[in-house]
Amino acid sequence: MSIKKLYVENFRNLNIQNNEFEPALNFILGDNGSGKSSLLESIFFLGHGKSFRTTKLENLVKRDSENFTVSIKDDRDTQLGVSRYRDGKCTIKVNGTPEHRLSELAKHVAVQIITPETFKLFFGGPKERRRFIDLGMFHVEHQFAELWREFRRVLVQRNACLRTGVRGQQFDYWTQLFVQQSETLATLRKEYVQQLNAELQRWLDILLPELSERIGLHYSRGWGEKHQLVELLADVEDKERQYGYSSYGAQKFDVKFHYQKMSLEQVLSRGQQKMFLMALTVAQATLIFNQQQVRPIILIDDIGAELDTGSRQRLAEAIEELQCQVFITAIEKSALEPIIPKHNKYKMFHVKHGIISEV
Ligand SMILES: Nc1ncnc2c1ncn2[C@@H]1O[C@H](COP(=O)(O)OP(=O)(O)OP(=O)(O)O)[C@@H](O)[C@H]1O
Repeated sequence: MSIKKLYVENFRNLNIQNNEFEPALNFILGDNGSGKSSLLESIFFLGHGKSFRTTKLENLVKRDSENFTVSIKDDRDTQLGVSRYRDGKCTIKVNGTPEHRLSELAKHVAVQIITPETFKLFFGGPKERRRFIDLGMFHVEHQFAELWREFRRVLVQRNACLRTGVRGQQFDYWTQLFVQQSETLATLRKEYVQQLNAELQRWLDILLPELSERIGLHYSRGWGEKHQLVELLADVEDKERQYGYSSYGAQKFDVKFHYQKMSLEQVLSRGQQKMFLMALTVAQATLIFNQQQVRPIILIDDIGAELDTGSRQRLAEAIEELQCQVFITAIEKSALEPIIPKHNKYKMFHVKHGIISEV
């Protein structure tokens, strides 16, 4: 799907009604504080049920308002909407039918974002890398959502046993399930990461050609390759009982990128890191698109930051090949010049005081 119409009410400073977006490429221009990032944030919220900038819901609701609403109509006329209230109440609708889980919305939209801060998060710790990979898994591997939900349930039970000193049959039961499910998830993730890596090389050739051949990936499944998880858990049981949680297993997986055996963030400049993340994001978007379930949406906040003209031209080349809807924000139109397509369609919008209008 691609967003045809977006309706936003009382989300930060935004009030948006009835704009028709382009299925491929949309540019959003505006001064500092006009509402560009908030516009991307509202779309992100619809896809993830949370913000990429804050964990505090009250920050998203417009000052002096009780709730915000974000809804979209896509190119197949599917309507998705969510309203969140200051007291935590949430209403979700898919084609007018109430739903209980925010994850229902995620079945219809696959939203990925790149901001000037993304690489700090991505290279900062495993959390963001895990979140990224599992978003792809969710859309590409159909059993994943169910397997992951079940695994989380088992993990919670096993951790509770570790914390409260439960031993014997009950603990062994949860550990056995935990091991089985960790192994299943690890195999699925490994296959997915291999696919992603192959696709990544293709996009690196376009976006970061001078480095592409030397960039590699290392997947760790959450426990050592040479170990059997069941034996490892038996060895560390006393320690895990002290910690009160499971220290190995599929929840601890990671994906690291390297350049000739050195970690990427130590070798690449900030602009190159951003281009690398663009390549990774579009690689994942391509895998999601190939499933023919949802058309991915890519949000790029503040394109001007850190990218030189050559990088922006290469990005334009990648966008022309992509089967995605893309939203790009910038403060100055000049930052967009190298990206504006010569042949393909696009739309340009201007945001001022939270109101958006087509240029
Ligand atoms: N809960 C809220 N209620 C009302 N206004 C808010 C709320 N939260 C943020 N704002 C305001 O919304 C405006 C839009 O912020 P946003 O971060 O979207 O701007 P931006 O156009 O991306 O700016 P920049 O180019 O500086 O990144 C800001 O002026 C901010 O003060």
